[in-house]
Amino acid sequence: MAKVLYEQDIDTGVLQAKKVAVIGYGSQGHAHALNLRESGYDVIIGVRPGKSQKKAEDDGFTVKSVAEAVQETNVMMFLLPDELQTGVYEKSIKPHLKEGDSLAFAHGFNVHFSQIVPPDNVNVFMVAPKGPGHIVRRTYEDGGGVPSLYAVHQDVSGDTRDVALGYAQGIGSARAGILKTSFQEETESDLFGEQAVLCGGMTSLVKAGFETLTEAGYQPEVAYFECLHEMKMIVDLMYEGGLENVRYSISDTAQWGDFVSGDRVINEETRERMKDVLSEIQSGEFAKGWISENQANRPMYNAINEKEKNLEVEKVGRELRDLMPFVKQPLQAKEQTKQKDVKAHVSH
Ligand SMILES: NC(=O)C1=CN([C@@H]2O[C@H](COP(=O)(O)OP(=O)(O)OC[C@H]3O[C@@H](n4cnc5c(N)ncnc54)[C@H](OP(=O)(O)O)[C@@H]3O)[C@@H](O)[C@H]2O)C=CC1
Ligand SMILES: CC[C@](O)(C(C)=O)C(=O)O
Ligand SMILES: [Mg+2]
Ligand SMILES: [Mg+2]
Repeated sequence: MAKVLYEQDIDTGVLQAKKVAVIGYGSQGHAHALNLRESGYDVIIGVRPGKSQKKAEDDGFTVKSVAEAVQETNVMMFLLPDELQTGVYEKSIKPHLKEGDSLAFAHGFNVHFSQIVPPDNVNVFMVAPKGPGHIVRRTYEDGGGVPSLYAVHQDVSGDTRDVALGYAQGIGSARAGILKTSFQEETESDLFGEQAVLCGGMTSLVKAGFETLTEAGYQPEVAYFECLHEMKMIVDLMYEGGLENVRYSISDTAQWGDFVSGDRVINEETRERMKDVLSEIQSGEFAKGWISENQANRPMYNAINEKEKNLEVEKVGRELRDLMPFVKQPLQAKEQTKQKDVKAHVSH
């Protein structure tokens, strides 16, 4: 088994002696910054003027421009959307990097696909949490953590592994497990996981199941509860105790159905398509397509995004969730409520 690192394996003093800039205050940015600060590290935020700047200030951070944050710190974690990182790096980071600084990433895309080539005189590492930013924060607040992968790409100072491990500890990952990887392995496995299983695979499975039932005349509400709402409960069981735990809790009828039907739906052909997806990631074809989609201002991304919002599974889901107040509010709605609360507070 690979060596998984926990609290006792980490010398937190190395990062504690340095100053960290979290660049970006979005999904991962806010979680890293808040968790690091509560773990005892010295953190400032680098962002452009606007929404994130306000949010980071409200959370009590010293907030600077990206360029100033790079000038004032030794460790910079780059948490902007992957497709925007190159432009911001060239304009606001590269000119201000000092010899021996550490430039860090939470995903290897831009380094692995050579969109960002840091100078030889800086350290380059990655701490990639295996979970969404809001869950990195929520889990930490609940006393747990999300596992992370770490990798060292350049080590000019000799202490980059310790800096990376301190960082991973600071965001809470030493509570869950920290595993060594390379930029290549993280980039390819992360892109594959999100496309084939966690995001693309799962949303397509839900849509296909929902539409199979509704096209056969079943009520959309029944199809929603069956194929989307209950998915969380089954995934929670899997998270807590693997496939075995799901099978412990479900009926024997369901388990027999799982055995005789699961592999007919996700079959050899599906596995061949998964291999195609992986090959396109490995060859750089996916990265090339994503970069040119952004250069063209995202025509396909925007069109598909609009179409997906209007799917019947989404419409019926919105109505049903409104009737289940105990189901947590979507994160976006929560943030809007928070902004309204802040405004109301300010106007009084
Ligand atoms: N999302 C996730 O859970 C995960 C992400 N990662 C990786 O983490 C990194 C960050 O991703 P994520 O957290 O999703 O990013 P977000 O999309 O949440 O980042 C938004 C942040 O970037 C800022 N920003 C956007 N555009 C610009 C710009 N042109 N100039 C300056 N700042 C800008 C936003 O500021 P403003 O408010 O002003 O727009 C905001 O602070 C990526 O490398 C990603 O692959 C890794 C694991 C999981
Ligand atoms: C699964 C999507 C992810 O890789 C993540 C949350 O880990 C991402 O890029 O957002
Ligand atoms: Mg991921
Ligand atoms: Mg990802």
